[in-house]
Amino acid sequence: MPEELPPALLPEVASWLRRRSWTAADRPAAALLAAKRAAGPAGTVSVVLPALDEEPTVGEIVRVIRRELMERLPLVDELVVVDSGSSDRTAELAAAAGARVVHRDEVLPQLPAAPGKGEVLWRSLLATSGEIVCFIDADLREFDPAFVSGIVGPLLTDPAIQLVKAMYDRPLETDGAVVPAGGGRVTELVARPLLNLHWPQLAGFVQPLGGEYAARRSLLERLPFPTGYGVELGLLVDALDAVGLDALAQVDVGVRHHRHQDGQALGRMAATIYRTALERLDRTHRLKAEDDLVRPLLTQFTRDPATREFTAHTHPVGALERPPMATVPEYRDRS
Ligand SMILES: O=c1ccn([C@@H]2O[C@H](COP(=O)(O)OP(=O)(O)O[C@H]3O[C@H](CO)[C@@H](O)[C@H](O)[C@H]3O)[C@@H](O)[C@H]2O)c(=O)[nH]1
Ligand SMILES: O=C(O)[C@H](O)COP(=O)(O)O
Repeated sequence: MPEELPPALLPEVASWLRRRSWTAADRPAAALLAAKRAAGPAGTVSVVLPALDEEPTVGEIVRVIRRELMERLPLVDELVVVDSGSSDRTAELAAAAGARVVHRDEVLPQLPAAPGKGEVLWRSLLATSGEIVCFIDADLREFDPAFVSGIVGPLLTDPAIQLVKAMYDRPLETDGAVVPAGGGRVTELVARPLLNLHWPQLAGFVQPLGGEYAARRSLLERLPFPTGYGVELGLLVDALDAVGLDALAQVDVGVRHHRHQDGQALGRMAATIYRTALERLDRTHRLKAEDDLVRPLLTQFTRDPATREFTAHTHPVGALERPPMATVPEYRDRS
């Protein structure tokens, strides 16, 4: 009998991981600047921060991007905070730190805004003009400018790349307690399983739900945007269909610290993401759940402490079922 092989990544995903995963340090600042200048209009960069009540963090993120990526190294042409209906001083502090602040209702005012993050990302396309659009969450702490320069880098240096997601360690930091790789709970419990089973070509993304990604306007403008938290899963799946795996990439930018939502809020996020996936499965006729449409393997990632690289671990996803016990002869025959 042939020896049973351990479950493995799809060969095209293994190849993609080797060719389309980088670290921010792979592209030095001077090379990025030279590539931007050579690219002309195609190298213009808009950074967009969607923000709903992010008073504690938005100002510092804006200040760091302005100082490091607009003044010291002029990679970013436009920095816009799109206010998603904040009731705190988000808009005031973002403007004081040097961002252009746009309220979601000012963009396309004839269309009443839907609540949610995806809505403001969608509207941001109308409020910005860069050919490369870079989304950054406004609740990040200890913000590192490599979150922007790292993911914009491949778009500046390689015309074949269309969308780049950041990858990072995700500690879970609540009430002073830190669980080193405990963050990304919806990612691990909902999004990664859905993507692995139904869109196995996307199994190589370390942070498929991450809010830090950059893409060409020419791609974003032809994709639908789910208005809520389904936007990341929706864009990733639709970008795969639109441009293929090789036009997608990911860049390691270190560690991400952010404000964590509570379990019930994450439950609502998970439900939205699940619906977004169902909608796409239905639309592409993949809901029949025929065996060949579901790949029963799950790839998870850990950071290797020695090499500092993300390592993929692939596990079988079991779904063996036993029949009702009443149909088992030994059960029926027992006295
Ligand atoms: O109605 C909203 C909700 C959120 N945000 C902003 O969107 C960003 C991310 O929101 P957050 O609540 O911090 O999301 P997380 O709980 O961190 O969720 C993760 O997973 C989500 C689902 O994929 C992604 O949208 C997030 O970017 C990603 O960080 C922040 O700047 C928010 O202020 C809005 O602008 N409007
Ligand atoms: O991206 C996710 O999975 C959710 O936003 C939850 O993230 P957290 O567990 O780091 O809070």
